[in-house]
Amino acid sequence: MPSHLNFITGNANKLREVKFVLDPAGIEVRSQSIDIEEVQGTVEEVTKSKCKKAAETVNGPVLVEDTALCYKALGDLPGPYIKWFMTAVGHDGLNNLLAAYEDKSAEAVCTFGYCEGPGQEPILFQGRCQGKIVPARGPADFGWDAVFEHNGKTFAEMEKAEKSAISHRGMALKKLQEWFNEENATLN
Ligand SMILES: O=c1nc[nH]c2c1ncn2[C@H]1C[C@H](O)[C@@H](COP(=O)(O)OP(=O)(O)OP(=O)(O)O)O1
Ligand SMILES: [Mg+2]
Repeated sequence: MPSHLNFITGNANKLREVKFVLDPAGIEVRSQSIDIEEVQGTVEEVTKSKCKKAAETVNGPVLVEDTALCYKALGDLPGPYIKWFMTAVGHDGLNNLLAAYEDKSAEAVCTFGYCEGPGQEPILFQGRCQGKIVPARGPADFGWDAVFEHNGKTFAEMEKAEKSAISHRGMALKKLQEWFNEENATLN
């Protein structure tokens, strides 16, 4: 039964979005910026492995999150490898990857993993958001936000609250919040 969450992430933008939703809900988010090694596999496998390694590293309960960007035309790739694609080819490259295809649709997938400690099995909370890949619009300060369009706006063109209400991360955080509140309700 967690009284707070220790979110292990090397990404300050993720942390900001998570705190934006959970702070007002009364869920305390502490954080340690540690880059955990990431394996290859499905989004679920990547998150589980990251979660187990984080729990071993801090020797206690941890929350981790892994984000994937899945292009329909590419059989769901880059998927969990989006970070390396983003770094290597940038916003233009993320568009050019789809030049040979009509279908520009993509799905953003956010998977949180919570683990009580070393040797414990992680619990997963997943959220998905449908969109399409477009030439960059809006501030370029968070990953691929500027090239992912949902309902006519890129994530980068949205206010924090607007993105949270419909995003992959927002959806996953709703599930996490429900679980956290249920877990803690059983304490009383
Ligand atoms: O809402 C988002 N809007 C735009 N871009 C995003 C978003 N969420 C993650 N991203 C980027 C960051 C990284 O380039 C990749 C996910 O990789 P991912 O391993 O999950 O993130 P990370 O390594 O930066 O942080 P962490 O230490 O939590 O693993 O997509
Ligand atoms: Mg990472």
